[in-house]
Amino acid sequence: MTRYGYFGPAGTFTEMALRAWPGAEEGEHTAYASVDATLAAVRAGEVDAAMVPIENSVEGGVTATLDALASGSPLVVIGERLVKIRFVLAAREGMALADIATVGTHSHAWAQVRGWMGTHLPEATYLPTLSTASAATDLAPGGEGRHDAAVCAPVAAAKAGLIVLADDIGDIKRAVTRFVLVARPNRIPAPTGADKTTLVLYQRQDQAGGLLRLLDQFGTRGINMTRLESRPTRHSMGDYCFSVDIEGHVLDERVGEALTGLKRVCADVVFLGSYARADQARAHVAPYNSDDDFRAAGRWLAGIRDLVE
Ligand SMILES: O=C(O)C(=O)C[C@]1(C(=O)O)C=C[C@@H](O)C=C1
Repeated sequence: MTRYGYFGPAGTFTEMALRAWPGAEEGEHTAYASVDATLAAVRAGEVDAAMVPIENSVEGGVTATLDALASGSPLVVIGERLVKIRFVLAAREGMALADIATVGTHSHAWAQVRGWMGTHLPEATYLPTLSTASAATDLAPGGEGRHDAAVCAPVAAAKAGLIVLADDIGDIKRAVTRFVLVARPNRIPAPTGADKTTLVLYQRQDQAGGLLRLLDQFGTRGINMTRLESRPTRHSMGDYCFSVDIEGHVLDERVGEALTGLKRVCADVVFLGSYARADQARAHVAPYNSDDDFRAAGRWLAGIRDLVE
C-alpha cells in the first residue's frame, strides 16, 4: 500500500488535493504539521510521496515549499493538483460575528480574506496558525481556543463541530491553489504531451543581463515558462536563485537541450521533476522546435561529423 504524507491536520486544502490524486484514497495517509515536516518525512522514507501547497492564484508562491524543495537531499515533483479555494469564518456554538476579536488562520489564507476582514471585522486581530485546519481544531472540544474564530475550509469547520458565521469570504472568488505530489527521485513519470518541468537555477555570478542569459536558454528553444520566482539563496544579502516551471518534459528534445545549456551557464541547476499538468493543457511549442526538428538537425550535424577523418 502506498504511504502518502500531507500538510495537515485533516481538513486542510492540502488533504483535499491528496484525496483528488488518483488511487490515493486506497493508500495510507499521514498528516504533518508543517511543509518542512512533510518533506522531511519523504526524505526520511517514512512515506512514499507527499502533497504540499506550492502556488496560490491570489497570494503567489508558497515560499516554505519552494525553499524546502530547493535545499536538502533531492526530491522530485511527480504530479500536481489544482483545488478551488473556499473559505468560511467558523466559531464555537453560541458565538456571533460581533463577539469575534481574534481570528486564527494560515498566513496564505489570511492574505486571501484581508479585504473581507477589513469590511466586516476591522477591529479583529489576526493570529497566525500552522494551517487553516489547525485553526479550526484549536476551537474543537478539548482545543486550546487561542482565537475566537477560524478561517478554514467548510470541511474543517464541520470536522471540528463549529458553526459557520460567514461563508465564501475570499476576496477573489475564483481563487485556486496548486499542490504538488513530491517523492524521492527514484522515478520520473513518462511524458504525456501535457507536462511541466520544475527547476531551480543558481547564477554563476550577479552580472548585468545574468537572468536574461538563463531565460535565453528557454527562449531560443521555443519553451514557454509558466512560473518564475526569485528566492534568496540565504548565503548573502542580494544573492538570489530562480525557481522556474516550464512547459515540457525532460525527455522532450528542446527541454533536454535547454537543460544542458543551463548546466553550462549556471553555477548549479536543481532538477525538481517532470510531471503531467493538472489542467492537461498541451505544451506550446514554437515553430521549428519540435522533437522532429531537433532530431533532423542532429542527424544533419552527425552526417557532417562522420566525414571527419
Ligand atoms: O492550511 C491549509 O489548509 C493549506 O492547505 C495551506 C494553504 C497554503 O499554504 O496556501 C493552502 C491553500 C490555501 O490557499 C491556504 C493555505
